[in-house]
Amino acid sequence: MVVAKSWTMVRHFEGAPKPEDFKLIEKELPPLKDGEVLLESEFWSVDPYMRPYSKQKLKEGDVMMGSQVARVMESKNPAFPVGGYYVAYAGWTTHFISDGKGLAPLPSNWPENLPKSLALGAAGMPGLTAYFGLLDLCNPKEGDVVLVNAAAGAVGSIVGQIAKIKGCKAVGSAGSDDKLGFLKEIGFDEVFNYKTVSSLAEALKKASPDGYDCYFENVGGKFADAALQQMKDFGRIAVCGAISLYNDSVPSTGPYIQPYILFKQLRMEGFIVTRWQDRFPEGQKQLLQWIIEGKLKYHEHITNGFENMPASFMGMLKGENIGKAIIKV
Ligand SMILES: NC(=O)C1=CN([C@@H]2O[C@H](COP(=O)(O)OP(=O)(O)OC[C@H]3O[C@@H](n4cnc5c(N)ncnc54)[C@H](OP(=O)(O)O)[C@@H]3O)[C@@H](O)[C@H]2O)C=CC1
Ligand SMILES: CCCCCCC/C=C/C=O
Repeated sequence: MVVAKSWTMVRHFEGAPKPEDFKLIEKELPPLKDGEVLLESEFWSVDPYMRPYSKQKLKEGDVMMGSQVARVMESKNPAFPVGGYYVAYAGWTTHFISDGKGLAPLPSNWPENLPKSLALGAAGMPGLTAYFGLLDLCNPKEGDVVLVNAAAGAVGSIVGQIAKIKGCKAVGSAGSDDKLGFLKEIGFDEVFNYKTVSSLAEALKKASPDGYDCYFENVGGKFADAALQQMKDFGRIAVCGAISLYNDSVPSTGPYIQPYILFKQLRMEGFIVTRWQDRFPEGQKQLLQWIIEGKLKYHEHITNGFENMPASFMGMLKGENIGKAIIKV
């Protein structure tokens, strides 16, 4: 008999998520039927999308949404042998039963020396977000200047490094001086702390006096207002996220952006990474290859213990993580 522990969302978040919004429950899992497998989660991911998507997709009392790397403990499905590792979207739960649908195996050439948690980070959804969002929507050319915010996070840190691999100049902003140190270590050319600069406009100008060809947008709000004004003509903007706005109960308003888009002839496109689902194997292969070759560095912000999952989620939204926020069993 296996008892699954799960974190539920007690009530929809108002503003920043709070400890009392989460509740730990336990449930005995039934015996397996033919075609089913029992999995045990070893690593979980906390991601910003959980904040806006919880509103759209969850009811109060539901198990929090999310992905994990899980190992098959028991199998009544020959396609999923005991001991196999899979990425699943089973939510914040320690154990679960699956009929195999939606279980994604780690690539067969996964190197022994790489943590399996990378399948939730640099070689998983966030890495693929950086890869396809930057290459397909920003279309960076050698010599271009690429700007990314939340640059020390799971997506941003990969965006800057891919920009460098493609021969661009990478400019990143982040919210602490430790994060700036990390960005320099992984090869960013220019970095600044958006919380301590006296003017975003001046910081952006200093980092690239001639402006920006590509802008990978993770943050939105005031940062975007400043960055749009410094795009070069025919600049490309990939709108990946808007984390500075996710906790707003009333939509914020800012300067109207149409004149910048018009007179600079910018192209701005929002995206959800799943649009490239069919190309995930190609992207994952390339990301893994760059990691193995040492061209793509990764950093994980590991929180130990499933019981600390809400704290890790709230901490990530406040900027406590460098690199990918991961929870380890
Ligand atoms: N479109 C898509 O398919 C996907 C979109 N995303 C989006 O990409 C972005 C980055 O995600 P991910 O890399 O996983 O997360 P991160 O690892 O970057 O963690 C979130 C970071 O956001 C920063 N942040 C939080 N609040 C603010 C704020 N008010 N202003 C500026 N920065 C803030 C913090 O860094 P700091 O210390 O620098 O403030 C924090 O560390 C998010 O907007 C997310 O929604 C992610 C995956 C897929
Ligand atoms: C249930 C998996 C969702 C993965 C796609 C995440 C899209 C993120 C959007 C903004 O953060």
